[in-house]
Amino acid sequence: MGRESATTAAARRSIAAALLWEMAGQADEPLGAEAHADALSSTPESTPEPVKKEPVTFKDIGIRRSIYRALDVVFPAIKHPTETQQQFIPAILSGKDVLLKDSTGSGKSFGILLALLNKPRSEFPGLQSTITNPSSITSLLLVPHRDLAYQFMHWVDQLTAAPGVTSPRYGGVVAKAIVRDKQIEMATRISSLRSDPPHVLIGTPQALLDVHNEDPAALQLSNLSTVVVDEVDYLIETVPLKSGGKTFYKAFLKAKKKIDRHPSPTRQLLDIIYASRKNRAEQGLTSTHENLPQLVMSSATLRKHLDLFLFKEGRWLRRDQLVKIKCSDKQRVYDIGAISSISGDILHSVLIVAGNGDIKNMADATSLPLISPGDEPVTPEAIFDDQSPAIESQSEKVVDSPSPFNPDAVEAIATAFALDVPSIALLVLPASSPVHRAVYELKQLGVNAKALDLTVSDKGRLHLLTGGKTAEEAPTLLVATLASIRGLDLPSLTHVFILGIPEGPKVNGQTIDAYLHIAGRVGRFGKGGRVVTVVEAQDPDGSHGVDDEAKMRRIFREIKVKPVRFEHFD
Ligand SMILES: Nc1ncnc2c1ncn2[C@@H]1O[C@H](COP(=O)(O)OP(=O)(O)OP(=O)(O)O)[C@@H](O)[C@H]1O
Repeated sequence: MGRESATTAAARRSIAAALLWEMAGQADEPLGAEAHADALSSTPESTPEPVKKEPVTFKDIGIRRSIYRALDVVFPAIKHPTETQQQFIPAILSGKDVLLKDSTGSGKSFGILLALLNKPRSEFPGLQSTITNPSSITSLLLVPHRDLAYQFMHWVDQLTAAPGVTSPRYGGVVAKAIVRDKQIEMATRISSLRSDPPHVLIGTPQALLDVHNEDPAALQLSNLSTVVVDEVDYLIETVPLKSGGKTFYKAFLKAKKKIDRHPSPTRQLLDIIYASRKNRAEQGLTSTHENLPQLVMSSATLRKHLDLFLFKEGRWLRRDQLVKIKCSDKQRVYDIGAISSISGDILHSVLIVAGNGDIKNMADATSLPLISPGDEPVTPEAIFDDQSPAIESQSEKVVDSPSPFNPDAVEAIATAFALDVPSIALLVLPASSPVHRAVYELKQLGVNAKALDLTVSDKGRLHLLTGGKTAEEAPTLLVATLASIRGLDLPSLTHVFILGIPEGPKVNGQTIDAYLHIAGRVGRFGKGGRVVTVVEAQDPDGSHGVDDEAKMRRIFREIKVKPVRFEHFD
């Protein structure tokens, strides 16, 4: 059989995209029988053998030329939309509300940004208007912490500065980040938003709420065309609904009351933006002609209780305009034609420290050959030379107080780091642990430890976000808590260490989700990675017995992972 003509191939591609779209139940206008017939009539009459499916392109899913050209130039590895991007990008572009769940590193955040940049700067909320208004804020993107805001800004800067590409016509500033920052006066932030409002405003909910409380007009909430809540299960706190006895129900009510009394800044902002919809819903009225922005919510982990809350209480989403996307098959192959990339292999290990200085693997972990899971070692640049002196002096201050960390566990991490990490690793501490104290103690053990802070150094930020490979510095251990690493994409990371059961001491849905988010900092887009959790041994007599090893086994069972031995230890 001869080769397909270019026109037929293009027709086939758009049919594939349209069918995919329709299959997901998301088409504005379903591809009707007539359209199917037309589409089929443009394919060859007789096809003796199945024709290889052409990969879907960014153009097929509605991304503008200037943006996919910029992608080619600055992100040459990003050739085709991932499976999940193929579904949610057209949904966002068509103005639907979207509830998106897919595994860590599947391209949710990046794809959302492409969709927001793709939108015209519209004068009228909710409409795909072509009339641009350079002084309108089109989209509001809520993120859980400032480092994620900077990561988005970094992507925007790269895409809009792509050499040889005409940037899309936004008619003004493309994006701005608003985070809480003592260095920048509120008045300065507000005047910057008023004088040069961005097409996409990225911010942490509390910082945005601060601005709103000071000057409600500055955020142009009534002008927005899209609102995105990234890491939604972190930003909107809900209480698990679990069948249980009376005691559980009482605890549930108490926790719920507490959250309702002090709603998170995200809930407050959404209540302000969608007040009219919520009011109507509470009166049992349907909303027909409202000019409210579409709402997109996304995370790698969305539990049932959040889902219920969003519809029963939140009421910000439009049920009849909602596209739910859920692709959670972790080892899925992204079918991107000639290049198939498999989500990377992560090795999960647990080290158990005993009071006598013993460090051993968890029982029944599988043995693997001694190889580091990273690519070829990346030598980190001297990336933090301009680290702020304030941070160093904070580390000095901490010595006076007693350490909250188990010294054997800190030593186990330092040893594992020294033996296995070629360039950059991340240590995630339990919530509200003093990061600078951990940095100080690790430094005492000879580890080149730094508090993770993408705001400290331009050079460091650039290096971490691009995975640069130059110059020399000893391998670096970045230290953080879960609150500041959700959603971060640090391409040069090969190892993640976790101190203690994440969000412990109990193992519940929150613990499992926390483990998934932490582990998901490695193994992104076909890269390997290693996750090592360090826990304490049970008391020898078992009297004080919280068996963290058993808890880790339960987490692995839930996420269907087989732990492997960390071969440097017994
Ligand atoms: N279509 C694509 N092809 C190849 N790489 C991609 C594609 N889309 C995004 N990436 C890259 O994949 C990495 C992960 O993307 P991103 O941070 O958007 O994932 P995520 O699903 O939001 O992860 P998390 O749940 O951890 O926040 C980034 O380095 C990004 O540049």
